[in-house]
Amino acid sequence: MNIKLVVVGKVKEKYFRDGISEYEKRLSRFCKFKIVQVSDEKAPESLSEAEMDEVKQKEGERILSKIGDKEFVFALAILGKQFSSEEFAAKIKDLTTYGHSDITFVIGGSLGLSDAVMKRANDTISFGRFTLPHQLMRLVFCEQIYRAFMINNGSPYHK
Ligand SMILES: C[S@@+](CC[C@H](N)C(=O)[O-])C[C@H]1O[C@@H](n2cnc3c(N)ncnc32)[C@H](O)[C@@H]1O
Repeated sequence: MNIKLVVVGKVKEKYFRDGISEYEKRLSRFCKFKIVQVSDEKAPESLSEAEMDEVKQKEGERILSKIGDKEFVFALAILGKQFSSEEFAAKIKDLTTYGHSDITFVIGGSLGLSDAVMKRANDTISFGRFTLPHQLMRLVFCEQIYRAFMINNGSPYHK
């Protein structure tokens, strides 16, 4: 199975990068896992609504250029669907059972995801109504993907 995480911008802090690398390593025994990074747009505090939409739209075009037609896409969004870890693991299992071997997750930049990306998404995932910084979200979500594989593998890790 191919799991792809499409993300916006670099991870600046080394401690996040180290954590992400650790989960990339752990995931390699379960799937082909890759993180595809697209560049972010400058987004100063003072942007108007229209300028913010433009930033999201540009980043969105870059994100969409990394997604193939056959990929099953989840958008990570605050107002998305909430899953328990077990429900998420079951969802991954179901998708593979029904022939989806390319699963892609998208994490937005500092202003979030464009409407076009949300429209392309086949499903959404929310970690609740808290706003998490996108760099931290990357690490937290890598751990949840790993947890899902461990659950599907019958491992006691998730307790
Ligand atoms: C800093 S947040 C963007 C905040 C932006 N105001 C919004 O509403 O999307 C950056 C990205 O992290 C992800 N993210 C942050 N918090 C999240 C949460 N609670 N659940 C799901 N995804 C989240 C989303 O992909 C979001 O686009």
